[in-house]
Amino acid sequence: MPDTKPDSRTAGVPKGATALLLLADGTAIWGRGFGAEGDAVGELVFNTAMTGYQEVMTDPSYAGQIITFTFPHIGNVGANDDDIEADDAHALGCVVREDITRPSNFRSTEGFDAWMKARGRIGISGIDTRALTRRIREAGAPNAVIAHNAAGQFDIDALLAKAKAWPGLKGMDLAKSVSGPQKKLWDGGPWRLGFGYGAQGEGERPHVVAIDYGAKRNIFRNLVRAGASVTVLPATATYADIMAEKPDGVFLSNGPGDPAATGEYAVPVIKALLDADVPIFGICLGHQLLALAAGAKTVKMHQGHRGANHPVQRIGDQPHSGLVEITSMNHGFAVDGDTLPANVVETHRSLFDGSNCGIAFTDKRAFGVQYHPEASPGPQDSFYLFEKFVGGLK
Ligand SMILES: NC(=O)CC[C@H](N)C(=O)O
Repeated sequence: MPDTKPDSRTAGVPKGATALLLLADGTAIWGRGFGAEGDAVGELVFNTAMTGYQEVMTDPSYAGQIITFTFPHIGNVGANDDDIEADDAHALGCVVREDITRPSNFRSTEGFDAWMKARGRIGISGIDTRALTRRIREAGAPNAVIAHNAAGQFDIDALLAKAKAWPGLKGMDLAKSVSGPQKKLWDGGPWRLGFGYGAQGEGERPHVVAIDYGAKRNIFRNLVRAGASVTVLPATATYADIMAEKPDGVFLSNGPGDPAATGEYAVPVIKALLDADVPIFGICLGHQLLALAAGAKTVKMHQGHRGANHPVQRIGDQPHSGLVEITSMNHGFAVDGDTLPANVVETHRSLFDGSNCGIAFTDKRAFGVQYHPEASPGPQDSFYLFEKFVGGLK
């Protein structure tokens, strides 16, 4: 008797499909694979930035996430060794509308397909990213598996089990896993066309100790541009480790995962720094950790904010209050502004949904913003925050 049982690995796979995006509720979205083959499980989010896909893929804050780019032409300017925010890619994969075309850009040294493959990241193209984004906006960011197999073979049951079993980002500490393992003296300022990355800067400079919870490099470059020298310490650095560096100020970086989980080891250290009246500046995860150290709470957002044109308003009693900054954002958790203690004020608010975007202590030299003033990708309206921090040291 011939075996009439269909091959379970190809059954139900549409002709020509070499990649699958499988949501934890069982929704299967088929497309064409690029980058690495294999599968990965994480939270499916969307990013609305029109440029900077390489910076987005290498932003360590995207660990544990699969990114749907709403901009349809991803990969069209290729890849290079300069436009990266960390040595490796950290997003698990990406979902795009159009197939990857041959790069058209004088700065490109490699195609995006090959770049993704070399970093073990999975891509799926040919997806109706508008419909997918609407779905995420309405139902929230789902857990999902992204899978790529050039032969079109997928064990859908096993992949679905994987998507369902993934616990989700809530309660997950990822900062430790992406943080650099040891102390590093940071070297280099922002990039300029024709010059590349700037020099460290000379002379007596305020010394910023930056805690790396999964930092984007452009933050350190902007601290240098604002006049600081920067020493980077790992996420698990103790109060004693930090003070041994004799900081003039401490910077708390962005990073992946749930701030409440990372706060278990980070918050006691930040509390001690606040008690010692060390000046502090926090960005994104760093902002959330600073708020937790103040006694406030963080919440998981419905679908999060990720893009390069998010309007944020300066509020309260401060210079240029009422002014709107166009900002770069990447966060899925937020500080609950209603839980701030009496000595901490809200300084910035999202004009999209009113969520908290900045805090400042009234009795200490400590402040933080939820968005990314270093941009990369994105607008540079908010560079003044680096000047405010570094200019206030010493
Ligand atoms: N960019 C970040 O630092 C993100 C912070 C945190 N992981 C969040 O999703 O809200």
